[in-house]
Amino acid sequence: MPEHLAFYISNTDNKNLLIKRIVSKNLIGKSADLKGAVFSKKTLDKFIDEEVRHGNFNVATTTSNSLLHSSEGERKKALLQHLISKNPDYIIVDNVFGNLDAKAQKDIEKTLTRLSQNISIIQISNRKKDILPFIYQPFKLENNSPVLCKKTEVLKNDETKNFVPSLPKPYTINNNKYDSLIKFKNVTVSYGDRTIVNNITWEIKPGEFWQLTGPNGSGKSTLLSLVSGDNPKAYNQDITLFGIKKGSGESVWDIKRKIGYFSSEHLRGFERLQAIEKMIVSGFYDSIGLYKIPNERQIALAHQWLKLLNMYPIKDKSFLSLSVGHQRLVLIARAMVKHPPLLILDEPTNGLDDRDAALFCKLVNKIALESQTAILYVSHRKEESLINPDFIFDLQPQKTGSIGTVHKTS
Ligand SMILES: Nc1ncnc2c1ncn2[C@@H]1O[C@H](COP(=O)(O)OP(=O)(O)OP(=O)(O)O)[C@@H](O)[C@H]1O
Repeated sequence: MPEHLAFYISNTDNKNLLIKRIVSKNLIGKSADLKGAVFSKKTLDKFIDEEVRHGNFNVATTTSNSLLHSSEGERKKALLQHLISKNPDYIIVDNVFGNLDAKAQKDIEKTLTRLSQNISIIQISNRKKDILPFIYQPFKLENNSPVLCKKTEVLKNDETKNFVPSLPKPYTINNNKYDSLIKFKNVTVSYGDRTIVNNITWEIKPGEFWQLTGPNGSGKSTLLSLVSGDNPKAYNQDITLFGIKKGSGESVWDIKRKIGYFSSEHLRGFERLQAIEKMIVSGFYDSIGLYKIPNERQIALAHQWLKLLNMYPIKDKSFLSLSVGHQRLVLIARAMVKHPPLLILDEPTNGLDDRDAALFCKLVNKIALESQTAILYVSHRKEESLINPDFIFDLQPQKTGSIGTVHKTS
């Protein structure tokens, strides 16, 4: 019977080094002849890069779309099947359940359980709940070396001092009083002859907290792209954003300015060596770097945000020196300095460890309770630390495209 291992890691552990050491066999002592496969975001990005640069479509998806044009969940399912088809002797699976809906998680768990009869599974996870049931004794890392981790041990959020002050006030009092931020009336989107979402009617009003749910490929990102201004399919539809009918001459930038957008998938633009304070101040200008001289009030507000995050003493440190979890808190503060009418959070805790996910949710709760900003939260993961949203918009796929249903939660 093959041996299986799990590493329960935190966001401050060096995951790339861990994977390198496993692959080079000097951590778990596998024979050099064994053939391994790595299921990770990095591997997925490499295959997408191959498609885009060289036209090599090596990974088949269930929809026959390229990986580039597939949803996050579709990509992960396709990658796992592809790696398994190469008959590896062992497989390293990193964050295997992130971005997957409940059914896909169950399916992948079943696939890996079946596979575990014949090949070694080495799991890397930063969420304790995700550890595969057939792996009884996970390891954690201490100084980059594996030590046994108690089954009950969960990274606890001990940063009780965080988020004690009230939320900083907006820079300007927003005189634009919208009756409604987003209004979709009978919106239908198709790619080729495939209808993705069908007859969607949905309204988000100021200050509301919404969660958008639905299985992989049901059209959540498609709906978000209609809102954030990037999808040409938004034209010729009955969509009203911030009181202005789509297609009536509004500029995409006008729309974008009113939205704070955070996605765990789109951090690449922020890989500049920028001080934490400057990152937050740049939120006043809708630019990634800081190219303008901020005024005193903007700096004072940025300092209030830094104090709220407990990062004032390290404000001059590079943003890149922060852990992934703390980087996300800074990006939320950056998106929130202007108190935009709408904050979109797309799978925001994906890739965070238990402690950082709890911290992140605590900040989202504070924004939901103390600001007039409406929140649209998209996630497959049920976070225990997150307060209940006011409403859920649930997309359920049908043959003729997904339909949406509104649920009021309280
Ligand atoms: N440009 C495109 N061309 C063709 N099909 C597309 C394109 N973009 C998305 N799709 C398809 O539309 C469907 C909906 O995708 P979308 O990304 O909106 O789903 P999702 O609900 O966000 O999924 P996930 O939870 O997996 O991220 C998917 O089946 C996807 O393959």
